[in-house]
Amino acid sequence: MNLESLDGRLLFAIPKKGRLYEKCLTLLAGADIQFRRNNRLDVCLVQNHHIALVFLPASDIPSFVGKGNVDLGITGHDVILEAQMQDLVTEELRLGFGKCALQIQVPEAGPIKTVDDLAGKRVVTSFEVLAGEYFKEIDTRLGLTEDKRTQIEYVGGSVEAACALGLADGIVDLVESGDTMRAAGLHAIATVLSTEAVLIKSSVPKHPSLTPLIDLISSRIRGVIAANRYVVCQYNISRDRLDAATAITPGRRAPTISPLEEENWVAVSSMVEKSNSAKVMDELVKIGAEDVLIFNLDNCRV
Ligand SMILES: Nc1ncnc2c1ncn2[C@@H]1O[C@H](COP(=O)(O)OP(=O)(O)OP(=O)(O)O)[C@@H](O)[C@H]1O
Ligand SMILES: O=P(O)(O)OC[C@H]1O[C@H](OP(=O)(O)OP(=O)(O)O)[C@H](O)[C@@H]1O
Repeated sequence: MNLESLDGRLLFAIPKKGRLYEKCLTLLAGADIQFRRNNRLDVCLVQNHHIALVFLPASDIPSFVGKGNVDLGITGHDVILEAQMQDLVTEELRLGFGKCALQIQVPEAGPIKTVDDLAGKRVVTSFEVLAGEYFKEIDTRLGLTEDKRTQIEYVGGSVEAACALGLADGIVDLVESGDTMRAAGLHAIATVLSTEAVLIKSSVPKHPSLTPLIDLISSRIRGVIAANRYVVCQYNISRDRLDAATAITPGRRAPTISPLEEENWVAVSSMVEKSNSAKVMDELVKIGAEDVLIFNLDNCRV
């Protein structure tokens, strides 16, 4: 591949490794974005669209998109704020994965119990901007003078080891299951923010002619996300209980209701959240619904 072959292509940044990588590949496959990635190359051409994928560290993607070096990207909401790119990038879509929280953590057995106890001490983190802003507010509230302010120190990884190594009194790091935190003998005393993966585009697009393709890709990805999130629930119910039934399954816009050959009975079909589907089925059965079926969606446009 030579660089000329990138001419005019929409550049789409994808995390090159880490927590978001596999999920992004699944999303691209669901949106029928076809490519073959050579392991040594961080840029690859999409075979069935005028797009090139650019594999970058998740934390670099906000500034690449914000500065218009690439047109579209997937990364964490947390790293957009950390890169201070929230005004230059637009969050087009929440993707429902990469969910975790940036939390203040201290040794479980130690004397520090609250964020106020930690203020003025040493904090190690990979999120020095967000941690800095957070503690600036606390320091100000507590009236700590310049020389007594919380010391924020940056490390690139293995943040959770900092307290045990005697480098920090507390850390600011991402927590999902809490396994890493607990294994390091730490516990959370406050949450700075909650985050998930997002699809982003530049707030001021450098190549306006690419806007229709950006919209097409966004719409396909939105469909894949919705297909993962929703199932179709179908059941039969007598007409006199229809109001109660449609209150349970109102659908995204409205449920589809079709008459059955049997008098006074209708079939209802409606999208329901997958995470809520067992409860919805229980409630439908309780009000007299019969033949309650749940179907997975392969893909959809909503
Ligand atoms: N445990 C987790 N659960 C869910 N999402 C996470 C988790 N850890 C990180 N993320 C999300 O994935 C993004 C990338 O984090 P990840 O740890 O994969 O970084 P990375 O690119 O592998 O860099 P490095 O390994 O050098 O820290 C984070 O900014 C966050 O949005
Ligand atoms: O609460 P948990 O489910 O244990 O997840 C939290 C861990 O996940 C992230 O690191 P990751 O494992 O991606 O590797 P990294 O430390 O190399 O970034 C994060 O930095 C935490 O260390």
